Amino acid sequence: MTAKSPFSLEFSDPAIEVERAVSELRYGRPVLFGNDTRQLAVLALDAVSPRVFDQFAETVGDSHELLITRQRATRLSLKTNGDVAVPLAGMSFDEASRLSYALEAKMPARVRPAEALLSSTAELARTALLLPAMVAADVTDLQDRFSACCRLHADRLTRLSPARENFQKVVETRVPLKDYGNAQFVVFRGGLAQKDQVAIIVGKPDMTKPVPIRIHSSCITGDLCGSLKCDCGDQLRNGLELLEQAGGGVLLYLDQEGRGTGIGAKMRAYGYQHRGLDTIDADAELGFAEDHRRYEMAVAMLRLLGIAEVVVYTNNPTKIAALKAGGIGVHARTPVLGRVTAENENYLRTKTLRAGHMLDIETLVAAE
Ligand SMILES: Nc1nc2c(ncn2[C@@H]2O[C@H](COP(=O)(O)OP(=O)(O)OP(=O)(O)O)[C@@H](O)[C@H]2O)c(=O)[nH]1
Ligand SMILES: [Zn+2]
Repeated sequence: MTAKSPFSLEFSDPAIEVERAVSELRYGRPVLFGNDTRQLAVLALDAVSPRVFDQFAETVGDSHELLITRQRATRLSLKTNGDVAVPLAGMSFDEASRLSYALEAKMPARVRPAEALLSSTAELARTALLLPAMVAADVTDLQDRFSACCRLHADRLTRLSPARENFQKVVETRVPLKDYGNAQFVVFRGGLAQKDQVAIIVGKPDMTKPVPIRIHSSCITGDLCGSLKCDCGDQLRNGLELLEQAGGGVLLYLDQEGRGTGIGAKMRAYGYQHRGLDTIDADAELGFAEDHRRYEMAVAMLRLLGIAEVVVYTNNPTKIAALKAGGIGVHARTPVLGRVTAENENYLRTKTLRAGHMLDIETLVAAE
């Protein structure tokens, strides 16, 4: 008789199972992903080595397919309302990579609509911060060939809300800032496959009134290095200044590089922007929708800070909607502006025209 592991209960949690599968995919290993009737063996093309790609093809007898999201398929001029699957038999790793993210790739003639099970593997890739280009094969009758691989039931993906909302405060420490005086840095841990998140409290916000807050998504290029391609660095500093001028407030600095796609995808998208695509089309070229950010962590952090009513500093209507959906009272919205530069003007226009950001772009351009 095998002794029951004392950890079995604790570790059979949907979020832990998803995090394990995501970690395997990031290391370029296959995962068995299925429901009660079908099993797919899946690999993330963005992380797999050419050698494992070839080994996988051989193991599944060349029955593998490539998932191409609706956004990518549309960029490749296929008229479709959903994701599609392309047979990979005879296709090399390089050819599959070109098909999944190169500019001006040609969509093969043989394409079929992707079923829900296959489509949902894109969510695994996005959680792993990998391109949603998944290699998959139906191995329902070949499962023993993948017995060494991590398994994940697809229904786990529908049971992740508790984990996404579950955060703990880890530490709170004073940090003296050159321009904004003493700030409190509060670190939070939790969520699904996420790094720690930080709240920066400047001044002394009056917690009995709606608290001035900014939700800021990380932008290594803009925040850290002053990139001229976006307005993030300006918005970070102007945001902190506005919060301080308001008598104190909280900036939530969220680990959401590249609108939730990760720095790798964002830099790939920059390459396409240098070739003339706007920020949304460049992301679509990689298979992404226009914005993959989620805001459960922002709501959880505010709650842990004892904040239920806010004045939010943003131009992004999605952030306001997410706060309201999470039960935070939004009393007012204040814009946060950055400088318009030759390099970021198109980016700001695209945010306004295609992503609904509340920016009066013509006035901003005229003011420069
Ligand atoms: N994918 C992608 N992400 C970008 C690009 N430029 C900036 N980003 C990311 O876009 C996000 C900008 O976030 P925020 O500063 O919170 O700004 P916002 O959504 O415009 O909203 P507000 O500033 O609050 O009005 C960050 O995640 C950046 O890393 C780009 O060209 N492509
Ligand atoms: Zn930026």
